[in-house]
Amino acid sequence: MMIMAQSNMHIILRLEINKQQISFGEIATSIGNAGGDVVALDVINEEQDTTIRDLTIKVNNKDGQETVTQAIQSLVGVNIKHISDRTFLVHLGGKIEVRPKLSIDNREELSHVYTPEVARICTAINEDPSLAHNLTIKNNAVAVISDGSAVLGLGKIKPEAAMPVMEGKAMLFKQLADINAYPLCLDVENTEDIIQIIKSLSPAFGGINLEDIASPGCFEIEERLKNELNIPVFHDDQHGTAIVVLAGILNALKLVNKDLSICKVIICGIGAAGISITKMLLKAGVKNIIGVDKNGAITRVENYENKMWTWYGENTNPNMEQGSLSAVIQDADIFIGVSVGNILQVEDIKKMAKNPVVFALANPDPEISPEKAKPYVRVMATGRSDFPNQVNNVLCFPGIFRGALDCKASIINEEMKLAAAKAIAATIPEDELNEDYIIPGVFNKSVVSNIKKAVVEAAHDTGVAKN
Ligand SMILES: NC(=O)c1ccc[n+]([C@@H]2O[C@H](COP(=O)([O-])OP(=O)(O)OC[C@H]3O[C@@H](n4cnc5c(N)ncnc54)[C@H](O)[C@@H]3O)[C@@H](O)[C@H]2O)c1
Ligand SMILES: O=C(O)C[C@H](O)C(=O)O
Ligand SMILES: [Mg+2]
Repeated sequence: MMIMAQSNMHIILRLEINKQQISFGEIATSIGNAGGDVVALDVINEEQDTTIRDLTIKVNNKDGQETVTQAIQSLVGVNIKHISDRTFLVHLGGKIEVRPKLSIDNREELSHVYTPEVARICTAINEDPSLAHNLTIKNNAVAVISDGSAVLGLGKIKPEAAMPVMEGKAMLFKQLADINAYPLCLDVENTEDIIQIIKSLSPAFGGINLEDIASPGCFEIEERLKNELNIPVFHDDQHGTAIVVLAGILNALKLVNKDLSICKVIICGIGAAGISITKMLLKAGVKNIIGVDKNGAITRVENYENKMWTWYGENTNPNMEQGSLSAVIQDADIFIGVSVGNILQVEDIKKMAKNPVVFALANPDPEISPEKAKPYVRVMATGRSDFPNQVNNVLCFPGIFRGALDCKASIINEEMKLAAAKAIAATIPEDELNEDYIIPGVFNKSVVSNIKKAVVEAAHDTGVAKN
């Protein structure tokens, strides 16, 4: 099993402390010396000679956890009764729930929401299905659907294992944009089956957010569903990511004073996210984009089985640069990684043009860690919430769906996506931009409302809004 480098893990240790033998101060000092940081302390039980306490300790990674526990184990008078990981604790029982909007306390109330009265609502919707938008949850419901085939940078994992990510997205839909989102992980592999299942589920939803579905299957799935359904279908890893990347790049370039049209851009990982980012950057005016995947740069002279790569070779890399990432990164202004963790070296960054901009967006481990890269880059971003400049599709999906649902848009089109990117970038006033603040934070309340406003406007301008 691969062990992922994690920074800032929190562990909770339950300690039984013999007060005659050791003071709490000595324990805290020992934890500090081992590289841990006690961030919370709960007294569980207090007796004459012993006390039981839960200590929440911040450690840098799994090794840090070992060092801290070993340091405590070596102390006389302390017994570790239990170790838990805060991340596991917050997942106990899942992260979301469904709640009724009204409470039913008597037969009369029951008869309105359920049999027999509910039948009148069913009949009305049967006669006019558009009423489902107002008389059911549909208009404020989004399905977050994955087949588990490209979950974060973990690759193909079991549908059950994809659920924590999808629950997380559902949680954020609700908290940030008050949208009811349902995590649905499908145990199917065949593209056609995935399409048919999603089509069958669609009557219950006002929108479909496809998530962590591997390329190239994701392109056909999204394209078919967009054509065959009349509700917005949005593959978050493609378009959500591309929108946030464009927003971040627009702001980063203001700092380094470069124009998109003269930048050499390397995109590493030509999958769902990489292809969509490329399309968006080409539309925004970038001329020199080079895509790099496992076998090096994508060019128009190669023959690819993946027809998206054929398209890619024909529409990018105007100077036909060939070779590995290390070779083609020479003189690049911008590196955007949407591949896998730890594949970019400091030596590669040193080859980039002056004031390099590096977006290492693979999750959970970026292509290069900010600690390593920062001394050599001007602007650094990752997809993670524990470093500055979080370029992550969470900045986009709540707002873009809020806008699309509010105006009952039939699709989310290119104009709506561009409007969302510009709205995210413009959330930061120019005089506040700096190297560690090129993208607004997830909890900046203006983000969702700015995106929503821009998206609704673009939907009306392009005639796809029904409201
Ligand atoms: N920060 C964000 O908001 C965000 C959004 C989407 C995706 N991502 C991350 O981007 C990565 C890709 O996601 P995706 O949905 O596009 O997946 P995907 O499976 O569609 O594409 C991944 C691509 O990376 C390529 N790749 C693998 N190893 C490589 C290597 N050593 N060098 C170059 N390319 C390599 C694969 O061949 C594939 O083409 C994941 O780590 C994901 O977590 C981040
Ligand atoms: O889930 C995330 O944090 C972002 C993105 O959707 C990803 O797949 O990495
Ligand atoms: Mg994803």
